[in-house]
Amino acid sequence: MISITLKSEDTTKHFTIEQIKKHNKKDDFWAIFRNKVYDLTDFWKKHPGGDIILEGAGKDMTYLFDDIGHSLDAESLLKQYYIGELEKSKL
Ligand code: HEM
Repeated sequence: MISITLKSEDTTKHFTIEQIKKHNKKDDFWAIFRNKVYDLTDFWKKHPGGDIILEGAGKDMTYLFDDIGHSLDAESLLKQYYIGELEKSKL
């Protein structure tokens, strides 16, 4: 059975790296993970690994995250903080 969903508009937000870079503070903390953007302002204090997570503020934290060897549980925690997609560079 094939089901087709028609959407009148795509409401997904897209952010450029320049926009994301500005959210690099404890009380305004965004980060990129695998081309998706997350607002971790309400999460970082609960991070089991401590303040080190702040190193990812305003950046692509994919490498930092993978380097630690986080669990799949850690990755699925991210879903609730999703805010949009990284705008692909036009270069
Ligand atoms: C810059 C990015 C990050 C760094 C450098 C980092 C670092 C670490 C470190 C060093 C630990 C190990 C703590 C220990 O074993 O005592 C840890 C554990 C953990 N972190 Fe992160 N973290 C980052 C981002 C995140 C994010 C975005 C999430 C989820 C939203 C997350 C969730 C967890 C969880 C759940 C653990 C417990 C162990 C596990 O389930 O893998 N971390 N982190």
